[in-house]
Amino acid sequence: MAQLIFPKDFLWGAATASYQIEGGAADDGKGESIWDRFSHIPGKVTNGDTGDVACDHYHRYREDVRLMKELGLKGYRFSISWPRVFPNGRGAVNPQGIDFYNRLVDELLANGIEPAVTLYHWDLPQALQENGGWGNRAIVDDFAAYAAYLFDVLGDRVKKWITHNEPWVVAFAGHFQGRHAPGLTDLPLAVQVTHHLILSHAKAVQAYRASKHGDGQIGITLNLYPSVPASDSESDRAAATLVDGHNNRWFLDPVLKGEYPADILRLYQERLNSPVIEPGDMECIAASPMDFLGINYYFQKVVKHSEVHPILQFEEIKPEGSEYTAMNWEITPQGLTDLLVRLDRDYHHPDLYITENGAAFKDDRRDGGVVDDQDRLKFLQQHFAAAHRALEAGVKLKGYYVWSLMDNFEWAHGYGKRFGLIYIDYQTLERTWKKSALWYREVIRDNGL
Ligand SMILES: OC[C@@H]1[C@@H](O)[C@H](O)[C@@H](O)c2[nH]c(CCc3ccccc3)c[n+]21
Repeated sequence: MAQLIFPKDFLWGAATASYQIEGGAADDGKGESIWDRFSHIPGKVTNGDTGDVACDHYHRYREDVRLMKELGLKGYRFSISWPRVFPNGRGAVNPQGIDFYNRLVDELLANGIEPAVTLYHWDLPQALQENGGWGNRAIVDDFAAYAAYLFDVLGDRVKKWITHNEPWVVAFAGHFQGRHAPGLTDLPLAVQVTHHLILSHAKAVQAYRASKHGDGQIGITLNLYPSVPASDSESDRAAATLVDGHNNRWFLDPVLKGEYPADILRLYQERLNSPVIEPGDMECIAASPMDFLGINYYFQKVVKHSEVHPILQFEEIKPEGSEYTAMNWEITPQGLTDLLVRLDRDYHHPDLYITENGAAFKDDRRDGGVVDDQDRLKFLQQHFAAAHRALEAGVKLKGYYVWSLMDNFEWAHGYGKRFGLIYIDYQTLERTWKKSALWYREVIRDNGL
């Protein structure tokens, strides 16, 4: 019998993203995405892996929904490939593309699984990138039009919408660090991209409110981290505050309070002359309240002062004696409790969902026909318990989507990093249960652990 019981109707789910699982990268009229382009550039992705085939979910979605049903999932979070629906990003729709998502949604509903759709999970149409992509303010209207079309076609059945997955990663990994598509390294541009992403989120929220199926819920998903100073020195505490501003408050404040945090805005505008904010932008952002906030939590950050960068004067450290995942991410379940309690303390926030939490491990052990991933089972156990502590502290947490339903294309790391509850053999595309999935099935059945 479960000791930690979750609220009635707590939404237990799992999450994926289009470029990471679908494959069919050029099938049935799909246009090229910036990740199709980026992953094919030699040296960008480990082993030269690409999303050309991935898990072949585009063709195997019925089998995958059957697996979700066997898992007992209440909800499934997935993203739509913008270029599969609009091959050129705008203009003509690809009928076979939207047909795939219609069939997927119908299959989920037929199996009693609630779909939660992410509009943008990093796979921008390459045609829009040729036009400046997220660095060109015109993208705001392109995104709003793309969103409005999907609300119109799928909104009668899809009642949970997420505008963006992790605008921080889109902006800084893609436009400053260069490790994600489109592979740029321009800090002022990255900051301008954050503004265009947040503005496009607001426009999409307004489009949802105006749509004929606008009776569901819409929000955004942010990757958030507690930011802990490496020591109690003034310089390390200042570095932790800077990371909290750069990673968390720069996104939380506009979407929850309608304004950028003053400390970070001043730093960016004085040192980077970015972002350019046009008259009316902040009013538009402030006038677009969400129904929920999605949180992607993986680890907390321990931060020290550093001169390694003239503006972003911080460096993360890896504490000794901690456990780490195959991504070399420290395992810090208490950080999830701390993050949720902090959000509750510092923001008037709508419902909260964990839209991603999970871990990569080697997954090289078998026990009969099942992958013996005790390390992932323990990771989830610890983090579910951490979420329960936040619930006991009064936090309005409504659901939890495990990352990920299945092993998939882990961006610049390719297929070598496995996050799935279900194991994928990339030679045969065979799906194999892991012990963590069998255990998760019982957590969902008992609504607790
Ligand atoms: O890295 C695991 C997952 C990705 O597969 C998801 O697509 C993405 O939403 C996601 N975000 C994070 C946390 C932030 C992060 C992103 C990329 C690389 C490292 C950390 C971890 N993950």
